[in-house]
Amino acid sequence: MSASGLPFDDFRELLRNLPGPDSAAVAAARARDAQLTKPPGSLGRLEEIAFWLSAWTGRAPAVTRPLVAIFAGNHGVTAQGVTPFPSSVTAQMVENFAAGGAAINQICVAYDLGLKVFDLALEYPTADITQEAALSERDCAATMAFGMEAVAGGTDLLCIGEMGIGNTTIAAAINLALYGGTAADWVGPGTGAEGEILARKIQAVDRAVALHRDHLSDPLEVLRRLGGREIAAMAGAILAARMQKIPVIIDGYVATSAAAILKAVNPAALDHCLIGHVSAEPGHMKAIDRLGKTPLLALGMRLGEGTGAALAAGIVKAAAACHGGMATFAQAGVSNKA
Ligand SMILES: Cc1cc2ncn([C@H]3O[C@H](COP(=O)(O)O)[C@@H](O)[C@H]3O)c2cc1C
Ligand SMILES: O=C(O)c1cccnc1
Repeated sequence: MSASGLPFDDFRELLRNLPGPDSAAVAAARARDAQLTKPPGSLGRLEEIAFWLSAWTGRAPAVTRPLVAIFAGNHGVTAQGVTPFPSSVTAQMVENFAAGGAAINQICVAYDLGLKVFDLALEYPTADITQEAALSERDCAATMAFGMEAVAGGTDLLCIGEMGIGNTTIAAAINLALYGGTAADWVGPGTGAEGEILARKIQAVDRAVALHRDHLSDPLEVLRRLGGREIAAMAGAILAARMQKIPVIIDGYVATSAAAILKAVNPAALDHCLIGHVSAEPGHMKAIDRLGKTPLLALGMRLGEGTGAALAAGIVKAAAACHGGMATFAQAGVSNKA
């Protein structure tokens, strides 16, 4: 913690001084791309992805240790009846991840991705955001720091995912606080809320943002008042990846809300991130637009767990493989004259 005082100060400082892209590495990748046995530009966005890898790793495009990190947390706002599933499902799904039985496990096997699951004090849900702040500043900062540590084990492509019953309500509240509009603009079904549950969800988001409205001009206050442990940890992990030259793929509606906090502090904070997938959650495309991003995939999924990011990691791996593995015109004896 900084000598000067409040726990958030270190994060404010980090976010003010983010490293930029490596332009020499990008120039080298562009030069190689121009030599590869294909018409210029014919790999479309795959070429841009290869350059993006170079920009944020400072090296030739390569993905050798991709990792999906799932952060799990529980939410006091579930007391408002905002989700069809009980909070106990969060811990049960963490067990399921460990046993290899979840959707994300199968995608990781299919695409050869590492998987780590971090559960964040599941037995201590955050406070109900319709009644008080989700977290204290100290707790929120400690959880961000935990998220930063989580990626220290080494990876060269980090996929950010989450598990936390109630957290689509949290994501909607964060988006309403950051971007305005009405609660109905940002609330969607999540795991399947409809009818009375959906109505309570909209009401809960409205009440939470109204309760905290005098404190929401500071994005880190949005995070601690309206967020959750897995949201804070995802924000920390995305930030740590930037410092450690690790490109990031962000998952669905919930992971995007954690990323949005960082972007609200520093507009360049997500330059090392791709959005893997646009969720079927209705607010997700609007939220992605606010970040100025274009998602790689649109598969109609609305799951979380890092599934959309993990599927996009397959594309990023392929982009790096093309860049690194293709022959040049000279090597293959292919004529590059029209
Ligand atoms: C069995 C099951 C597996 C999941 N895997 C991800 N989620 C997803 O759904 C939850 C958010 O939706 P809501 O806000 O409606 O509760 C999060 O845990 C998210 O990761 C799941 C949800 C369930 C029920
Ligand atoms: O898009 C997501 O992140 C999402 C959607 C529904 C449920 N959980 C997560």
